[in-house]
Amino acid sequence: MTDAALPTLDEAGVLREAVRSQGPLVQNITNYVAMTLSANVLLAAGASPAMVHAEEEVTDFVAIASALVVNIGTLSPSWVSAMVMAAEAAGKAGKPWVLDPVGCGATPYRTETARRLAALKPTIIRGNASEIIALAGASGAAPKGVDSATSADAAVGPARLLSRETGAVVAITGEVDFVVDATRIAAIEGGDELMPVSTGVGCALSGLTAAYAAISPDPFAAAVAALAVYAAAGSIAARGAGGPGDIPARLCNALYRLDAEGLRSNATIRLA
Ligand SMILES: Nc1ncnc2c1ncn2[C@@H]1O[C@H](COP(=O)(O)OP(=O)(O)OP(=O)(O)O)[C@@H](O)[C@H]1O
Ligand SMILES: Cc1ncsc1CCO
Ligand SMILES: [Mg+2]
Repeated sequence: MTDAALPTLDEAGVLREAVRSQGPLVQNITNYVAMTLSANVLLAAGASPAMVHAEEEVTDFVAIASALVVNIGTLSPSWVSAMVMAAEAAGKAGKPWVLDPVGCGATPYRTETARRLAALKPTIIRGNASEIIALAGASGAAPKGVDSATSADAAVGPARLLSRETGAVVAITGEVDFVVDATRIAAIEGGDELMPVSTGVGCALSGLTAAYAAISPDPFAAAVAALAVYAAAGSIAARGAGGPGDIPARLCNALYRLDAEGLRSNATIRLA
């Protein structure tokens, strides 16, 4: 396979502009920790976020949203019920939705909930390496709570199995990110080691990925573009940061200001 099978950084830049010009409405069922950063990341990228998780309204909201993200970070029974309702509604309406299986593998409740949601055929699954390995049912390092205990390349084989089983594009993040479907594996480089030291940065990326899926009919291209844009913005954000506490604000600033040149010089997309 050649690099031609992969979207380029310039194509990612076209999708970034499309998110800005179309401003998709993204419904977020996400955790208490990451809500504000997720909303700010979506706004900085040009999308409109709404945090909507009551069982009484999730289905109605799916009808007006362009995409949905389901993140199990702070799950409890009424939330899980709302997640299932929203995922089913998105499936029926043919709207793209992203599953973030936070902490899958850490407890049976998380693993069972993530598997139940994965069976509802998300368009894209985005998680760290330990979460993807556990969701695929492969053996490997269980997460340390919600943090990964292994590197992303260890999850590429399990991600491929998961993609075949669910039909989803699977994105694994870490020092190097990977996006996997039935036939392709893209590696995305960029970002910074300060990013995993700031909570919710991955969760917010799952929301951003839903915005890209809203404006692109190709979920593989959408996931690669979202991760590449985030890798570039993360790398720019870390430059001059005093430490992890500066990352959320600087990441939003970098996403807001990112142009084609900034994208080209701060991220790479290659075949893996
Ligand atoms: N060592 C690293 N170097 C560069 N970028 C990194 C590194 N670790 C993570 N990232 C980037 O940080 C972002 C979040 O990825 P990460 O794997 O930490 O998500 P996560 O574990 O789901 O985070 P959270 O659950 O706290 O939201 C991704 O864009 C990823 O590329
Ligand atoms: C720290 C934390 N705990 C549950 S969700 C969350 C946000 C990062 O995944
Ligand atoms: Mg996470």
